[in-house]
Amino acid sequence: ARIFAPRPSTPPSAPTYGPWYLPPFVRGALAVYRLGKEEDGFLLAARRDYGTVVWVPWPMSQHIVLETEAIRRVYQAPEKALSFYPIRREMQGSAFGASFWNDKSIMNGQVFPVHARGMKNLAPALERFITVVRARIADLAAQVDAATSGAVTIKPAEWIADTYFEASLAGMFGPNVRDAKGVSRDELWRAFCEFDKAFPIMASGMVPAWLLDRIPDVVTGKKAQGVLADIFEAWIRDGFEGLDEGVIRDMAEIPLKNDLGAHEAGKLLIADFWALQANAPYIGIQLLVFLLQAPQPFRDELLAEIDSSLAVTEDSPGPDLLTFQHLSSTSTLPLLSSCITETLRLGTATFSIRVVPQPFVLPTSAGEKHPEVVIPADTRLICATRVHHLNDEVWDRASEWDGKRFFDEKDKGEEAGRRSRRARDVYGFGGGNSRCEGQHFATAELKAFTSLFLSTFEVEVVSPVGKPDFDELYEPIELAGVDKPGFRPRRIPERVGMGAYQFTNAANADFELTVRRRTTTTA
Ligand code: HEM
Repeated sequence: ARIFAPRPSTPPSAPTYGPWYLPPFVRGALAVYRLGKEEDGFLLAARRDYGTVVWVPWPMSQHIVLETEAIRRVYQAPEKALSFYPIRREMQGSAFGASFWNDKSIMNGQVFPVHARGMKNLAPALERFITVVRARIADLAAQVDAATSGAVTIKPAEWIADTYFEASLAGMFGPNVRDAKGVSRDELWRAFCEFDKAFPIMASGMVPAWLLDRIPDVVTGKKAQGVLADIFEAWIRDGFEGLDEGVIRDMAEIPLKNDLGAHEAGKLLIADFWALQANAPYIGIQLLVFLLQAPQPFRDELLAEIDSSLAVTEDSPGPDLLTFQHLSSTSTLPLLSSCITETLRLGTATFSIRVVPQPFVLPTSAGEKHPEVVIPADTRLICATRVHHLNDEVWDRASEWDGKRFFDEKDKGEEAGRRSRRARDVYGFGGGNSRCEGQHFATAELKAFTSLFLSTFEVEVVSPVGKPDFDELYEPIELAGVDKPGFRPRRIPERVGMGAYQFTNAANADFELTVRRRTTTTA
């Protein structure tokens, strides 16, 4: 029997997406169509139908990893077992246009290590960020004071996004980056938006070069890429006016030292500029969307935490706690930290991509056909973190926003650190060797802005409930401790796996907050 028994033919491989009777490319195209149409629906159905991992044929040609334990294994794998560097280099060429993207000695040898080192010390950058935020808040406060009703209405997509944009630009690039080319704030913002819109298609690697140049959004995005490169080039030639030190200067120096010229240096900076702006403002807005609909006692507790952290009373000013070191730690402002992590859990969808150099074994979940599955060499895989974030077996009431999910409450008789430790299982910043290098700066930005904004103003959502186009503009959300359904502006469907959700233009145009001076203190 042993001699004639069929040998296990190939190692157990991942199932292929789609009905078996369709040719592979149709199955691949079907997956891409469904993913672009409704990301959550596609991913949850794929997990239900295929389990741990599914192979999606061309045009995607990727394995999608869908189960928590398998995602964890991918994130634990070292660079030589599952590589991210080739993808990071590729994106530098396909999305940001650097001509030296495939030069390993520059990219792996200089760009990556210099960047990683530089991102660890962003204290002066955060100081500049806070200066701009304070000025913008003072400006808004003056408008509030001048209003006869004592309140003004703002659109978060304009005022808050703009504040993050301006403040973080000044933070990382210094205050004068636009001056060398005489570019207005609106021109730079437009170039960012046009580039950002084309980014998912350019970076996906799914569309061949000849076709890319026929896609209108890409054509516009590439023009914007040129505009950005010119702005940064002019600023570099001008001697980095306004920026004495920091990771941005260190990055630009690399192409200069390698005789590649200021234009290539300008292109390299687009990567940092884009990463700086593409997520944090949108998480900042979503955080407020959730916070402002959370139960009142919860909001009072949060304000008390913010007040004591800022030491707002005039007679006890306290030490300055608005520093990078203080704010980037997840253990300071623990309730606000928990809210940020919870917003990352429900407000992001990330695809962490890896190249598989050698066959890679992933454990499957109980009940699947094989105990493990082998991802063959020379393929690619992506971790779909969104499915993990929505997994009810991992999170209690996974679809509910619970601001205290990662907050240790001493008097609740729970094991110390049980909740805050779980923050590590949230992959809003990606994971493993591709984890966001800006996560500490982003955390500090979010804490600084939210603390300063909420300690100055009483803020309320102008309720859109009952408007005729409500269902078109908003999607329902659930919040812990709130009986009625909440809402958030509807997200753009095409930004699949790109990190923070961004909202549709129509929703952005509708969504408003009322801002008035704070009259009471909860401290
Ligand atoms: C809340 C805000 C942010 C979110 C949600 C976020 C999310 C992400 C995600 C999901 C990735 C890819 C991870 C992966 O592939 O596994 C990433 C990469 C990156 N992020 Fe962030 N990010 C944020 C803010 C920032 C900021 C403010 C900066 C810059 C100061 C930044 C710099 C970067 C860089 C440089 C990378 C690329 C790292 C690499 O290629 O290895 N991010 N981010």
